[in-house]
Amino acid sequence: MFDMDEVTGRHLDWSLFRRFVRLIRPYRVAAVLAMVLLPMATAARLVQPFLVKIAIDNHIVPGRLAGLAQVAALFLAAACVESLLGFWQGYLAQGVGQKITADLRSRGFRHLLRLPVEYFDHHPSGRLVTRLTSDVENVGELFGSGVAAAFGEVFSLVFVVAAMLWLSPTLTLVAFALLPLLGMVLLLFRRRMRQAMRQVRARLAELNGYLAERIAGVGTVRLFGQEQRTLTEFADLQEDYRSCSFAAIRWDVFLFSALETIAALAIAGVLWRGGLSAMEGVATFGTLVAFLEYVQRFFAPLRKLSGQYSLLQASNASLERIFGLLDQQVEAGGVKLRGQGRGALHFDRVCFSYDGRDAVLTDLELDVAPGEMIGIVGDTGSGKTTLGRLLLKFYTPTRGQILLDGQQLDALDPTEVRRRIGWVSQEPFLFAGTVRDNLDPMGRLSDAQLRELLERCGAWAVVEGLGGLQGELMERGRNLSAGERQLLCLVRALAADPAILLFDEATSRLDAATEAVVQQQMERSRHGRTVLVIAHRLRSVQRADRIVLLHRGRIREIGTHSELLARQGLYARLWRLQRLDLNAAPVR
Ligand SMILES: Nc1ncnc2c1ncn2[C@@H]1O[C@H](COP(=O)(O)OP(=O)(O)OP(=O)(O)O)[C@@H](O)[C@H]1O
Repeated sequence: MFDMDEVTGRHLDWSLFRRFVRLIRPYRVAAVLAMVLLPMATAARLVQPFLVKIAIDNHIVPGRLAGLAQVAALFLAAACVESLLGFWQGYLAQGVGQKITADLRSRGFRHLLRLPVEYFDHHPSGRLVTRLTSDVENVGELFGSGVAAAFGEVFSLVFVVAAMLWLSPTLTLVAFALLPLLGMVLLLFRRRMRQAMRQVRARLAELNGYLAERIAGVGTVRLFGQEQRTLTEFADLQEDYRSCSFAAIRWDVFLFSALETIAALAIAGVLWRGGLSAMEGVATFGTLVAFLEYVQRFFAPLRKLSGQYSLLQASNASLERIFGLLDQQVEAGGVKLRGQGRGALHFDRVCFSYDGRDAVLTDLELDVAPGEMIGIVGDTGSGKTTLGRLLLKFYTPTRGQILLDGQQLDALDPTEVRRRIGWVSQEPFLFAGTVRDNLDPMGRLSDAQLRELLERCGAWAVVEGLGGLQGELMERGRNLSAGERQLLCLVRALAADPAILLFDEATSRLDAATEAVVQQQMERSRHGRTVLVIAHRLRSVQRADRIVLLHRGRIREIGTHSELLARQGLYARLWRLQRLDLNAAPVR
């Protein structure tokens, strides 16, 4: 189900890497400068052993003090240049890394907002948050601490090998005798680390997904006394994550120790062979000291490169996941709606299934005239909400088509369609922020108009309690009751003044008095627009022009309230049941 988070086991992907390089393009000047400074800083570092050799061979061993101070000063200057260039290089490289992180996060979020609603059915929010946080950060680090640093280390290796060969080809052969072993170790490490890093990313996403869901549902966890079970499940996920991370660390430590051992063996070999050469007078003492220093500096970049390889693997897994997200097809655009739109709807043999197997709506045929009020009723799971979602273009019919004001919904721009439809969903959702921003996000109404609308809907008292239109709502409108939230969502839909109003159980959480006020307002706002009211309480749709009764995804009955009662069918039975006529037969 969560395909994107699974471990693909693919090799280091150069096509991903090429796409990563394209992210650097806007900052190429700083990036190139960082790359140029790196070899310069490395050269300043690697010239130091050579200066030590000159000091020993030309001054200390022959006892010639003249010029020694200059060599020491040169050494100091090289060290200072190294620090200074290192600072600027790090500053630029990390800066570019941070900018890439910010860009990628914005791009990812922008893309996420344009994905079809269906995508979110299969991708829990916690996992998506992981992609936009730690995955993005990994990728940002890839330049700052990965690519640029690796470039420096490779340069350093080339410089060191050249210096070693120049100083003594024989000692270089001795130092490199264990290179095949080193190659085998690196190969083994590379293979294991790749797998380990992918596992780490996938397990972290799983852990975050679980955390986000349980935090959102903490009340339910407590209600059913599921704290212990939740903790146990969390501990299992945590253990998976820990053991995968530990496996990665184990391979890191293994590589470090293996490199240390090989380096020690190489140094011992050089000491032995170089010591003999020095005694035989074949090599100078200074050459031996400088050579030993270079051998150490040969292994240091290898150690760092292996660390960068781990980072590269982590970033590769992250790149795979982020580009996977960016490659998701965004919601298709479409043509503009012609004319002002009067809210005419035609459902032409519409069929729909969420999973491609179980039909949720079948052969739905319905004509809605502009200005008509249609009640949609039916048992739980009969497809009422789904009908609304199709209208809002959150999903596309699997067969048949919907026409809005004579135009095929399929071909229309989803943003335009949604602008024409005011929707109050079953789960009223408000954002943290001011009441005003929530109720009129597009800034259509003046404060006075908004207040008037609130008063007409009986919602001004709620807003007044929050401190007026500038009052603050907490996350998801948590500082309001469910009914108050619903009331504000109703006002939000009306404030947009759409051609079609779609109320999905929009008054289910209101008390009788408030519902009566809202019903009145709905009646008033009917004029000049089409209204679809999805409801369980038949009383709420009693006054509709027509009522559609859905049963298992099909239209079972259609007509006015009195027509349907007269028909003595399912609607009539439901009506009697809701009037608490206990003699009514159960609905089947
Ligand atoms: N996102 C989804 N993914 C898969 N199946 C879904 C999804 N949403 C709804 N369904 C299924 O589609 C069917 C119809 O759901 P829908 O929400 O349209 O029913 P409803 O008539 O609005 O029910 P209720 O009166 O409970 O709100 C249900 O069987 C449900 O399991």
